[in-house]
Amino acid sequence: MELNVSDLTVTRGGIKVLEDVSFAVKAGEALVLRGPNGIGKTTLLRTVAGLQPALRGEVSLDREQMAYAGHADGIKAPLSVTENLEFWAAVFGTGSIAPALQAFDLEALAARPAGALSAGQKRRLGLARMVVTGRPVWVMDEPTVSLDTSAVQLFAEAVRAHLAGGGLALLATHIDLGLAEARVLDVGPFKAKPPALEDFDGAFL
Ligand SMILES: Nc1ncnc2c1ncn2[C@@H]1O[C@H](COP(=O)(O)OP(=O)(O)OP(=O)(O)O)[C@@H](O)[C@H]1O
Repeated sequence: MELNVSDLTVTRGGIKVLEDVSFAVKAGEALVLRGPNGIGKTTLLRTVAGLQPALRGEVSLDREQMAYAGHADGIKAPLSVTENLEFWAAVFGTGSIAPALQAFDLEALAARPAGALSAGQKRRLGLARMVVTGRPVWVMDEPTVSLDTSAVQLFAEAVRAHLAGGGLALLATHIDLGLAEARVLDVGPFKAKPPALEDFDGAFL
């Protein structure tokens, strides 16, 4: 399995933000997208995951193989931690939630309503959802927001286990995950050029 992104041009609010982005991620690999605030990492990830259309270009894999974790945790506040994960296990047709609970150290919180978790605990639950999906391609936008140092390590271990199981991961993050094996792609050079002015003088009128 390989995720191939070819000449992808992505837009936000109808304006091109990144142009002709190409990269490949093989099974067992993680690619970290880097770039300053507002450059278009979220837009690129959403487009790769099929949540918005591309202006141009190709994404090789079927979106059914992908699981996306965005800025929102995607959890249901009145349901317990266990019930949240069981819900997602039912949606994705997967089995036991025990590995996900264990991976993100959620066992002691299993019966707690998700609405009564701290921000970092909610984020751990949101990330545990990725394990439950059973999908091979993880697309993740700033996954470590709100996580403390030990939770970042848990996350890095979960990604490593995912890669070891033949999965792959595409992530945007500003922090060092301690994943030495991850490749880094600076998306800065793909920043879309402003459209050329057809009537230069007119621009001053
Ligand atoms: N709803 C919107 N409508 C129009 N433009 C938007 C909208 N949301 C964001 N943008 C703009 O789109 C561009 C790309 O934003 P995007 O969120 O993809 O960047 P990012 O690299 O993920 O940033 P960050 O590191 O801050 O998360 C930015 O310049 C942003 O101002």
